[in-house]
Amino acid sequence: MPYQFEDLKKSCHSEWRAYIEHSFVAQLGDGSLAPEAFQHYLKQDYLFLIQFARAFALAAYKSPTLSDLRQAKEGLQAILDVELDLHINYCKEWGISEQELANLPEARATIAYTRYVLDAGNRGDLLDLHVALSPCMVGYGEIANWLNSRAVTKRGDSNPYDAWIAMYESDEFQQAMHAEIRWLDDRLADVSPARFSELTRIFSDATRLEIDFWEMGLKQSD
Ligand SMILES: Cc1ncc(C[n+]2csc(CCO)c2C)c(N)n1
Repeated sequence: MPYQFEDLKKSCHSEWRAYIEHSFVAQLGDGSLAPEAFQHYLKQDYLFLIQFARAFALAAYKSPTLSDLRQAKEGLQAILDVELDLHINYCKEWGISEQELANLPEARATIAYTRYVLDAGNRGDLLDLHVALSPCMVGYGEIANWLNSRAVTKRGDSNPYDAWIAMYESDEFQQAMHAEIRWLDDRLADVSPARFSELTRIFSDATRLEIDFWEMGLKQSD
């Protein structure tokens, strides 16, 4: 049986569920999350996005084919030209100025996660890097779908976090998520059991670091 992305999730099922169904996420869904926790998360996510732009630049460097190179360039461009601006505007709506974003210290959880991804890509190949990126690329789409499947999730004006959910349930985001899963499924089909086992380590590490990122938001830790 060829390996698939789904097998990476199965290899660390409880960590994956702990990430997708984290109390930060559940509280965001029912609207009970403390605004200070969300603001802390938004600020750190700005720093996270900058490091993720570097990870896409690394993906370009690690690309063996022109098509991979173009895909990495699209990812880098999307973050630099679209997502960072959206994030800056969204932060403004939450009372966080661009000036404040520019002067933020990185929380330890942000450093740990982003530098882990960059290191996994640096020491490995493009597949290692994509596997390290996949909890981010796939997880947030799954989170939006999980929230929408729950009766306690509030949508619309009664939930101050509605726009966040809307972003990750959008067709555009869901399509990008499926494109990433397809890319991984194609590559994973050819790997040996020993190689798959190496990749499960990277996937479960990145998933645990996503859990720590939610914890950092909830506890507003630095
Ligand atoms: C901690 C954290 N994890 C994942 C995402 C989601 N995300 C960040 S960059 C990117 C892909 C680039 O388009 C996606 C899906 C986030 N914002 N923050």
